[in-house]
Amino acid sequence: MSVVSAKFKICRDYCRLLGKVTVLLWGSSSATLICLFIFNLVAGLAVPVTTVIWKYFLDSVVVALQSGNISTPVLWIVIHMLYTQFNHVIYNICKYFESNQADYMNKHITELTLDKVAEMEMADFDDAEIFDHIQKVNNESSQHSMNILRTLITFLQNVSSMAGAVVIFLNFGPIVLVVSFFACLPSLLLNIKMSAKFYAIYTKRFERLRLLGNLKSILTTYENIKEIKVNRLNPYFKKVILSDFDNYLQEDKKIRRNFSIQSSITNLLENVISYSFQIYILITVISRKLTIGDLSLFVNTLSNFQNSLESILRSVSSLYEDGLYIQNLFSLLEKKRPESSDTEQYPFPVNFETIQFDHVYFKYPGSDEFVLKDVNLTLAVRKSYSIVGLNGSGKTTLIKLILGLYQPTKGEIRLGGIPLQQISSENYRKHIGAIFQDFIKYPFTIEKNIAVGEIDDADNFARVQEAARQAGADRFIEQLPEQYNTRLNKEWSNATQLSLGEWQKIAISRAFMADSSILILDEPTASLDASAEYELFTKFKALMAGKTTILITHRFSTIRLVDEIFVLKDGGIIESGDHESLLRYDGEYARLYKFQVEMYNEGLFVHEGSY
Ligand SMILES: Nc1ncnc2c1ncn2[C@@H]1O[C@H](COP(=O)(O)OP(=O)(O)OP(=O)(O)O)[C@@H](O)[C@H]1O
Repeated sequence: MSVVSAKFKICRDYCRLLGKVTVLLWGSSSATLICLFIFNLVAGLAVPVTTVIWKYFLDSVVVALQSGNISTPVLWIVIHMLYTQFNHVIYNICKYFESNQADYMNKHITELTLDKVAEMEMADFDDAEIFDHIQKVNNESSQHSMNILRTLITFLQNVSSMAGAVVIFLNFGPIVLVVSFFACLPSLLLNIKMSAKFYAIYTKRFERLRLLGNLKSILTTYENIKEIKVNRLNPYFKKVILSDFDNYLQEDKKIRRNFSIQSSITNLLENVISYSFQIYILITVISRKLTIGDLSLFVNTLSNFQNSLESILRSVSSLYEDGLYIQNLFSLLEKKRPESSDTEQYPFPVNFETIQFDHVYFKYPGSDEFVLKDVNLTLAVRKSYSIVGLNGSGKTTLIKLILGLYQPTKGEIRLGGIPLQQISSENYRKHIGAIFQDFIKYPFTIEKNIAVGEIDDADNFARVQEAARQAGADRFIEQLPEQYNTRLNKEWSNATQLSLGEWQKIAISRAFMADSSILILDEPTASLDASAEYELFTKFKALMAGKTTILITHRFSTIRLVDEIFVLKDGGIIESGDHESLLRYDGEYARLYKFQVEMYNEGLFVHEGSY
């Protein structure tokens, strides 16, 4: 690409970006934006108008010096005062609209980003770059869009101010202004070059900085502190976190030093041109026998013109810089969803009889290995199932496929005969509930932490209480001073920290809260003690009644509850049947079971039958 076409492309991208920013501002609040535009144009006229008032004041003073009559100079002072007052009012109005527009914009960006993240599929999050992208948007968008707003405001005021200067100079000789304009260009190009350089560095360092940020937050997360202290990890983390700082500092210092030197040279050029013009104005005023007011008017206007011009050019370069950062926001917002197939979308088949896996293969995006291989299974409605297998055998992956979080790479999953991808995902998820091993501990009250199980009925407190009772969580909740109103998670003020087992009961309450026809329980009792597990053991029967349930657990005591067990090994189903028949079959299941019973008998496991 030639240099000219490269520059043309930069200009075109820049104009497109400005267009997008304008759409963003307009979408935030069009009425506020219009007011902001009008009042800032008026505010920008303050400088040239004041310069003109000052000229007439000076000329009237010269006349008054001869006549002794000060009424005209006093009148100009009064006019100046009134105009200053008018400008104060305009300034306050501008500030009022500016702050409002900033708030509207912040809300608008947050809304757009949250919508976009909600729209993204689980597979999108398998790409590490997406985390950088979202983090960049979170870190930068509000601040840089606010900068863009302020820069645009300054830009508007200066354009208005410059227009005033051009009008004043029309009689004198606009060539002065044209030359001043070109004298400022080297500075502009230098600033743009610097912005691009720092943005490139920012991008290069971003993943590392994100990692360091993550390490810092590990150090300050309540649940991690015990492990960090016991393993004496603070000095190690400090060393890792600070290791890159020195390198970054040296690199930045070098760039800033070069920039300072180059800036001084361009400033010198501007200064020489500016003072040459002042001498030129002085000579012209004397030769044309103009007034002292005219001299003040032209010298001040030239200076104002240059200031406005510099400010406009600075605006252009900072718009460029902020634009580079904010383009992350636009590229996130413009991320297209894969074309949805034209096939008809069905509602959830409420009267379905089976869930069928038909020769299902699956590998994760970006991975070459199949995690599930030729899985064939049929789950019948209102029956309970367990998936058993060693770590990494593919149990959770299989669950993710049933939940519709990923599509099979090959083969098909059908619900009541309809391929899963043809069932509206919004509708599907209303009928399917899941409790994960790593469930979310929301920093809300206990009531809301349970209510998230059925967000469409979140205000139904009686339902929350009933769900807690069914999960056996009611007893410890009612002993807390604020009961269901207790705020959870010690990282927040006035909050209570629950034990892992208590948290797990909250998570199980969510399953009772939801009234889904398919229920998935991924390690639901991992953190419960033996008596709590036994208690839940009986409750699971009630929880599973009337639902198609899939249970993943390493505890045979719970596995025995289900109607049918599938044994998964290296991504394939190798055995299926109920507990007794699988023991009789004497295969992988029986091996795992006997191994764990032996360990239990030797006192190596606290829980009977957990592999
Ligand atoms: N997002 C992912 N991207 C790539 N590979 C993944 C991803 N998630 C899981 N895997 C891989 O898929 C395989 C199966 O993982 P999965 O979590 O399904 O096993 P699991 O049987 O549930 O294990 P566990 O009992 O330890 O929970 C593992 O080898 C794992 O490394």
